[in-house]
Amino acid sequence: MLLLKPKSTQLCLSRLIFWQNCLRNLSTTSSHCSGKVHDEEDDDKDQKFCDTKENQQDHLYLYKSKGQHLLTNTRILDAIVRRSNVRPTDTVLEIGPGTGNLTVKLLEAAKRVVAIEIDKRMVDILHKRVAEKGLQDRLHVICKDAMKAEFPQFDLVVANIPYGISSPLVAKLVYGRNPFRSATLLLQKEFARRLLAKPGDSEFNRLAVNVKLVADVEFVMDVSKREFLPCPKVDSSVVMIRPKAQVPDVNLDEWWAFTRTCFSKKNKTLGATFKQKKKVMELLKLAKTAMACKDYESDDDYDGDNEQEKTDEEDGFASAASDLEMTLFKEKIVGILRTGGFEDKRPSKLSNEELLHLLFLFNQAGIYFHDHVLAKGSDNVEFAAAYSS
Ligand SMILES: C[S@@+](CC[C@H](N)C(=O)[O-])C[C@H]1O[C@@H](n2cnc3c(N)ncnc32)[C@H](O)[C@@H]1O
Repeated sequence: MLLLKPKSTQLCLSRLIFWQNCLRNLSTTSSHCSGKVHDEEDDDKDQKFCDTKENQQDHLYLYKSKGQHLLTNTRILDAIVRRSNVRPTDTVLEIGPGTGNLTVKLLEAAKRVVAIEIDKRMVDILHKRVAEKGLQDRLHVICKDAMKAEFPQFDLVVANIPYGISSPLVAKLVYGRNPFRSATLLLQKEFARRLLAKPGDSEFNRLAVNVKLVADVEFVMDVSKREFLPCPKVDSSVVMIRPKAQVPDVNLDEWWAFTRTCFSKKNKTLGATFKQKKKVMELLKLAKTAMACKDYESDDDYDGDNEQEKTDEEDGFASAASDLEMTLFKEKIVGILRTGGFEDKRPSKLSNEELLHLLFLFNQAGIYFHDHVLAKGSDNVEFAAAYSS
């Protein structure tokens, strides 16, 4: 395990540099870094150890489960800030500031930094370190899980994020309510490659498709795992995500549910995916629900109290769908795929324009992917759902 002494932040920082140099030296003689960090399964045991007064004062443990790999190379930190194009009038949102290596540099460039950090120990170190530099008036720290925190207004995001929350965090940013200029994120290299992938690339998946709908992603630079303390198992890359000025006019719940279906087996043809009995049954049920919803909406006597009665009725109706009904509905689906030239295509090779066109063809024919009854009840989107596979 890695022990850092945060008695003074200066000492803490010099230790960080010392440790990194040690690790660098070690890594020249062996191909692996030797800095250790707590494994998730060790957390209980380690937490107890941490809880003793002496250890709380003397040591800072870095938890693998919280993605606590600190970026210590000043050249790289400077490059990240420079490439983020921070303006002196900007409010920057930083997720996971840790001990503040990036935060201090952001504070020097921006008007204000709002940092969201889950670990109270890190927050304490961060406050001390920023106060020592006299920059505390421009820093606001929210000690909370970034996935549960409400994001304030911000112009930019610049962050070395915990890799465990990469997917939901990117979704929360690009599908969130806050408009922003760009998000410069340090991500696990494989994850970054997926975000950057294009149709036909082996890494191209639903995540890339969903992000591309609303944002452009640009590669900034690779960062070796040796630049972190402690050294993680994987290399990293910095990418810049820029929300698009013009987003296609599509129902997002419908789009996410559609891409979930298409990419459920990303290397299968769409014909094979959509012909599965379970899928046909599910879509038939949704089509009936959508149809019934429209009928109810156009009915002057519509009464919300009938909602439960209606769904129960439809559930029974869909589950009792006859073989003939299923066959006809399957033919309808296949007909749409054929007409659009999609039956033999694989989703991982289609552009967003092609996918949007296919969704349009389905919807036009009364085939929907998202439950219209559920959609009525839910106030907002489930961000993480946009990325769950
Ligand atoms: C990869 S470290 C980056 C630290 C610092 N920015 C740096 O570059 O040295 C990730 C940081 O995110 C924090 N963190 C982990 N999970 C979090 C979450 N769900 N919400 C907010 N912060 C989180 C960790 O405690 C850690 O300080």
